[in-house]
Amino acid sequence: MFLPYFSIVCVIIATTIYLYYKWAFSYWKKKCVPFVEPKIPFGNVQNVITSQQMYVGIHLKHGYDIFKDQGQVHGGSYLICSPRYIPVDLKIIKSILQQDFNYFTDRGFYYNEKDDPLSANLFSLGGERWRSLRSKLSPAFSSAKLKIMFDPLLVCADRLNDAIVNLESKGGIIDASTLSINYSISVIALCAFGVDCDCFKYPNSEFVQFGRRTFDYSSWLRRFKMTFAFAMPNLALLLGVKVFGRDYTNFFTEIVEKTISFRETTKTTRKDLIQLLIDLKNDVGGDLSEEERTHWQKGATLEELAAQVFIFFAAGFETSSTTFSFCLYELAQNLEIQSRLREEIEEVLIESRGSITYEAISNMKYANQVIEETLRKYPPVSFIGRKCERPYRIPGTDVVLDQGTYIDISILGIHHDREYYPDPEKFDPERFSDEGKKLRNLTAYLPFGVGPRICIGQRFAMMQLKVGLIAILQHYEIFLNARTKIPMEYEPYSFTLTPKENIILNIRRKET
Ligand code: HEM
Repeated sequence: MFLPYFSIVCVIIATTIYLYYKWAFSYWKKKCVPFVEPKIPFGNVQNVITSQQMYVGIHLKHGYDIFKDQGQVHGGSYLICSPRYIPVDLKIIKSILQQDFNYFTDRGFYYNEKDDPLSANLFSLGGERWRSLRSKLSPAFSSAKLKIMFDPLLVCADRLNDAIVNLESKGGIIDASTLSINYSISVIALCAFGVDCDCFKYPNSEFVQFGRRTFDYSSWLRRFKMTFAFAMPNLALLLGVKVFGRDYTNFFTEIVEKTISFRETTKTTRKDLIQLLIDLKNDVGGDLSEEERTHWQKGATLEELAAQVFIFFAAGFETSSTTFSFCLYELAQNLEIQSRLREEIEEVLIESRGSITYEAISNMKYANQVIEETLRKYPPVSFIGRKCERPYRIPGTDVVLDQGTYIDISILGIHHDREYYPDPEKFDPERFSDEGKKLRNLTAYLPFGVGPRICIGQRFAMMQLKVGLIAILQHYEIFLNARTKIPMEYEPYSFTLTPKENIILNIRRKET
């Protein structure tokens, strides 16, 4: 007697789910936007969520390539059953990121301030809270502040150099990925948190361990939670989904708490990011509106401060470290480019009487080109998202995006688009010479994004990368090792574009 009822209930549930999917999957068809046929239950992200192991940035590039090859200006896809808009035409991308930014101030990132306080940071917040925070944090990267952060940067560059000297004495094989991570974590820890974690000496320090966990999605559960939170943020918020574990949150919150308390009790000040937040809290250096003053002095919780310091760490270390290792990888394969870069380094060092100075690195034009080409070929943030805040008509079309629509812009797709970069797999810094740049639409280059939400740490990252290159190339030559993987394979379970295996290279002291 029970069994037939049970079967009927199952059939009703299955039919309801099926009909819901059918209805959800008709979204782009109704809007007359071309789309890739989705499948139940994952929509178009089957290859990201299941064992097919595709990095999400490459998945989005495939979407971009399909619509581009069809000659479309845009297309639609489904993250489970949530519709995502994929713009292809650069005019549309520019409108979304710059001209009509007021429709798209949110990145559409999931955050849950109550249960997961670190997630409520500058990167994830939207609307007025983001606007106010951005204007308060931007001074941390002014030229004057960058100059001040230059000295701690040199301390880390010296340690990088010592590590290389040590590895040369042991046979000259280097793990470029690990060196880059140690360098980047040391830099960000010192310049953002004021913590000297010397990761070269202590490679298993907590900073390194927690840092590595930030974008590690190898756990199926974490991957599922993240995808769920992105596809159904309101439901995820209701269920209190957390993307960072409790121990992780405690680690970063405690560091910020201890640093603030130490500086306040000892009346010490430092020129780093944490100091900027302490000053905001104490209303030092002022221009705060009455509302902001009340918020920072009374309302700003420790978790809120920790979230902002944390995002500088999270957004800064992995992006810079993968760029650095990809750059070394390309220099080892392109020896002519490497020697031209070394010549520039030598010239700059002669002009500045042997020392690396802020002014000297600002004049390194070829180093800029090499880094820019690295970021073109391997953009660590290989896609950027936006959320449409009110109905928006896509310029040049009759399509109106509904409020709440999520947008995925494939930076990797654009950077490997033959229309803008002929022979895209070739590493060619000449693409970024003055003449090369003139040939291209500016929106075809987006490693740091563009518009009001452009990466806040862009200049800091470029400075750190140049100093790191000088530290290695002024005394050493880099070569391929028998274990260097060519072509590059990418880690599927990561948020940023990351090599699947560590990059192993050889170094040799340069001949004088
Ligand atoms: C090579 C290194 C880096 C790359 C490629 C990179 C790339 C990006 C990209 C693509 C965005 C999103 C832009 C958009 O949505 O339009 C972003 C945002 C951001 N980045 Fe970076 N980044 C790098 C280094 C850094 C560093 C060193 C820091 C901090 C010290 C940092 C902090 C941030 C923050 C806080 C945001 C959010 C800004 C906002 O929403 O207002 N990044 N970055």
